Amino acid sequence: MSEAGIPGVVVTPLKLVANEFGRLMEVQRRDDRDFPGFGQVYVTQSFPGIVKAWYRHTLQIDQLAAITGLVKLVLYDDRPDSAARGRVAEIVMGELAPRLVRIPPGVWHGFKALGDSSAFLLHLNSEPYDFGAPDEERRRADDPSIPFAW
Ligand SMILES: Cc1cn([C@H]2C[C@H](O)[C@@H](COP(=O)(O)OP(=O)(O)O[C@H]3O[C@H](C)C(=O)[C@H](O)[C@H]3O)O2)c(=O)[nH]c1=O
Repeated sequence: MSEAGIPGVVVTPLKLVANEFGRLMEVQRRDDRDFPGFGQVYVTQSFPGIVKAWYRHTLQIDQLAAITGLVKLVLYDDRPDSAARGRVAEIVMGELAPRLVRIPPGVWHGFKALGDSSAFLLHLNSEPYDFGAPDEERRRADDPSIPFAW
């Protein structure tokens, strides 16, 4: 199980160092315990109030950290073999709550930028994006098969 109550989901608080010059936030090292491997890194921006949902991957492990703003990340586990099948977990993260969230394959996920400003997310994916056959299944944000209302 995990902090989110969904097997394979790991929520890691991130260390923030602030000094008179600015700040530094540690995110990940290859010698971290359970380092899932590296595929690619990219940054996305979510405008305030925008919902990006739902996504699911077959092979890819996602790791997300909101580096500016604040987002609500929602996870839905409908993996047939999961002890938490049917569980929905909500995680608030961002500047005010620095954390890295690891999402295993098979878990639906989506997020919404909270407050009045954009949120910038850092994505650390275990696999590089395959333009010909993206490992990305999508459902609409209001898909009735997922028991969560944004
Ligand atoms: C990953 C990637 C995407 N793209 C293109 C493909 C699309 O035309 C456009 C947006 O991609 P996507 O719809 O995947 O982006 P988001 O809707 O922000 O979703 C992202 O964040 C959620 C949480 C996920 O789980 C997705 O896998 C992840 O890609 O950028 C590229 O050109 N290069 C790339 O490396």
